[in-house]
Amino acid sequence: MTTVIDGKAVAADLREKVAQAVAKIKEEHNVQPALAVVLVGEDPASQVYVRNKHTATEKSGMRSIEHKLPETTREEDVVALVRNLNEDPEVDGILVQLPLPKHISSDRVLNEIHPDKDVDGLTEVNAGRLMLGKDGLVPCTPQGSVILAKTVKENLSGLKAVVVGRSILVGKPLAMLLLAENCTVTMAHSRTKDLAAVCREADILCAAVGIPRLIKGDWVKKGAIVIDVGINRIEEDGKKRLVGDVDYGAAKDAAAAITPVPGGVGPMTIACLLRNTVLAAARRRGLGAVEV
Ligand SMILES: NC(=O)C1=CN([C@@H]2O[C@H](COP(=O)(O)OP(=O)(O)OC[C@H]3O[C@@H](n4cnc5c(N)ncnc54)[C@H](OP(=O)(O)O)[C@@H]3O)[C@@H](O)[C@H]2O)C=CC1
Ligand SMILES: Nc1nc(=O)c2c([nH]1)NC[C@@H]1CN(c3ccc(C(=O)N[C@@H](CCC(=O)O)C(=O)O)cc3)C=[N+]21
Repeated sequence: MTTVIDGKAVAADLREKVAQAVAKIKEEHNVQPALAVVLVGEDPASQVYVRNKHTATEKSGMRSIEHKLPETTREEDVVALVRNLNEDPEVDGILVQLPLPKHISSDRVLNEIHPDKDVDGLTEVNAGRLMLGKDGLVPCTPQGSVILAKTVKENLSGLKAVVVGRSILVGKPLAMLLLAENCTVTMAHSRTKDLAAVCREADILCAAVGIPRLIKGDWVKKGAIVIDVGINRIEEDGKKRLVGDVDYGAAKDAAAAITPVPGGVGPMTIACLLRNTVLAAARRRGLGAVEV
């Protein structure tokens, strides 16, 4: 029987742990951690994510601060906002929702975020720390993906992991985290030759591409753990649907365990964001170690 990994349930557990840590910080230090989210433009999907993050942040007992700026905002003004948030002692975490409008350099804006408040883990400092195996803030989606894989098999050491996709947001940091778990990691991307054959080698197959059902059922090795990061909105039989990068119906038969879309990695991204925010608050404010 294939295990369908319940990302919603694992995320709910993690959010509960975060809420407990937040309550403890409030009681012992009279501090309420705060997350600031910056959204530029009106992309409908981004608006949904930002709303979900806002609700989840408040439910965990933290303060959520939203900055919604019009599509036409100048790069300088986004940078100025980030600098203000860096200086604000009440703000523990800063997330700039991607993608930014084309006229704004996300590289420039992201690197303005103070590394200690970079709850997305996307600044050069935190990416470097991850590469070097040092403590830092780790990108949320990759963190959530590894947590889900470990619900199936606690020790991933020695397993062959294939990560399809090499973005800064997901693929690259996910590969680094799996390496830190002592997996033998292959990074596949758009130039990879014979992707099917590469995938068939994987004990852990992670897809972070953005192409609906790119990964076919017969690319999945029998008994593999499949982590589907993809979130694709498609229209099928006249209905709007959310599907992953994996052909779920076919892959499910071969896999030992698989994450569904929705209800897999997506909810973990938000739970890990909350986790990073409480960790950032504790570190930055010198509140001692928190268990989450
Ligand atoms: N569940 C969640 O919480 C999250 C989900 N996502 C979803 O994950 C997916 C990936 O996101 P993101 O990493 O930001 O996407 P990007 O577009 O930044 O990166 C896509 C990657 O896929 C690779 N790729 C493109 N086409 C192919 C192909 N035919 N074969 C193999 N590799 C290919 C690209 O290769 P190359 O580098 O060569 O161009 C690139 O590395 C999207 O569906 C996104 O919506 C994203 C963030 C969070
Ligand atoms: N700076 C930045 N950091 C991000 O982490 C980031 C970003 N920008 N831009 C966009 C992507 C995408 N992303 C998701 C978050 C939650 C769900 C999620 O909760 N998904 C639900 C379903 C949601 C729905 O129904 O649309 C699920 O999969 O079950 C999905 C995707 C974070 N991203």
